[in-house]
Amino acid sequence: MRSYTLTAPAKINLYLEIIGDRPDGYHELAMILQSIDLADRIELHSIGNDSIRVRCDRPEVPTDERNLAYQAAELMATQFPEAFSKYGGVEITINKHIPVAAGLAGGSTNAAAVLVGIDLLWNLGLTQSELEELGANLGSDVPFCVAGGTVIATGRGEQLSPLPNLDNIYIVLAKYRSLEVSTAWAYKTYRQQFSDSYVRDTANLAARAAAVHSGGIVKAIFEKNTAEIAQKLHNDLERVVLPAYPQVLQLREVFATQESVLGTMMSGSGPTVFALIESEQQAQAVKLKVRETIPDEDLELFVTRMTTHGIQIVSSGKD
Ligand SMILES: C[C@@](CO)(OP(=O)(O)O)[C@H](O)COP(=O)(O)OP(=O)(O)OC[C@H]1O[C@@H](n2ccc(N)nc2=O)[C@H](O)[C@@H]1O
Ligand SMILES: Nc1ncnc2c1ncn2[C@@H]1O[C@H](COP(=O)(O)OP(=O)(O)O)[C@@H](O)[C@H]1O
Repeated sequence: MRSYTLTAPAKINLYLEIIGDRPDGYHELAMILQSIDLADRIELHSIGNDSIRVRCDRPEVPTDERNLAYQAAELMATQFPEAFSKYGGVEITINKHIPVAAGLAGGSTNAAAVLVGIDLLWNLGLTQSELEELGANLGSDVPFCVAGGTVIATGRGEQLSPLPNLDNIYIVLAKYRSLEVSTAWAYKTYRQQFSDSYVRDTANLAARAAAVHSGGIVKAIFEKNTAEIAQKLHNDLERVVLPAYPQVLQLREVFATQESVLGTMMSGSGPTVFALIESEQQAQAVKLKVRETIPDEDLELFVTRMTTHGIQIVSSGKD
């Protein structure tokens, strides 16, 4: 039986603008997504029957069909029934390092790893864009998780254009373990409160998304100007999440008062807050300082950095 081990990195949102409503009920977005060096480890084993099994070292993560990794395997089995019956089922073991329900795309990146891994396990030879297209059926952030790096994402998040890779910027992540924000709630509340400012006609939607391509943060990314990137961070969902979750607002404020923090923002629908910092040493010092200021054991802090890659294969085997 064959096996693959892969790493599945988390993401942060350097930019998230909600442009309008879509006929499919989702929101039209303009985002800049960035892979970070905090990753789950996914093992895939062919098993000699037709079942899909998921195991995870975090009890709060469901291992049945609610798991995005399970859904990814099921999608591959439906799309490629001949390969499924030839190679048999898969057992997926997830080693979680990415905080769950954090705005860091933990589930989406696990699903992306399963797509990439099953493509290898079943010798399908799919291209990256075919894998991204499959991923879009599972969640808006899955195509990006297949691609990785630094990317502009438009549409509902699935239309990707690559940007020059960033990798030497350090990040401190802060998240309260017990705090979860529902992505659906965040978008729904935004719609209720701010839909007056939505762009209504399709031509303008596209024009607005195109404007982001030439906007300030993209220019700063092309110039690799870290201080300017940090100044131009933006996330519309903060407008609904910060007032509803004072702890998230407090993290933003504590980061903002640290001298070496170049910029701070909530990632995605939260509740993780990140800070961009020039060096690892400064990032470790910021982590210590935040811990001192908020000595709450419920608060998780990580030092990580931007990374240029998406899903990576660590090893393969035959048993
Ligand atoms: C907010 C973001 C920012 O990167 O990330 P997370 O905070 O989840 O990591 C994404 O837009 C989330 O992507 P993802 O988590 O894959 O979302 P999906 O499963 O597709 O959708 C979850 C729910 O969010 C809402 N949704 C999502 C994407 C979008 N463009 N418009 C929406 O309105 C819908 O209500 C949908 O039911
Ligand atoms: N493989 C997975 N890893 C983590 N969470 C998962 C997974 N599959 C499904 N979920 C569920 O998805 C929800 C969102 O988790 P996650 O993907 O980590 O967050 P986010 O979308 O905010 O980045 C959680 O409530 C969790 O139960």
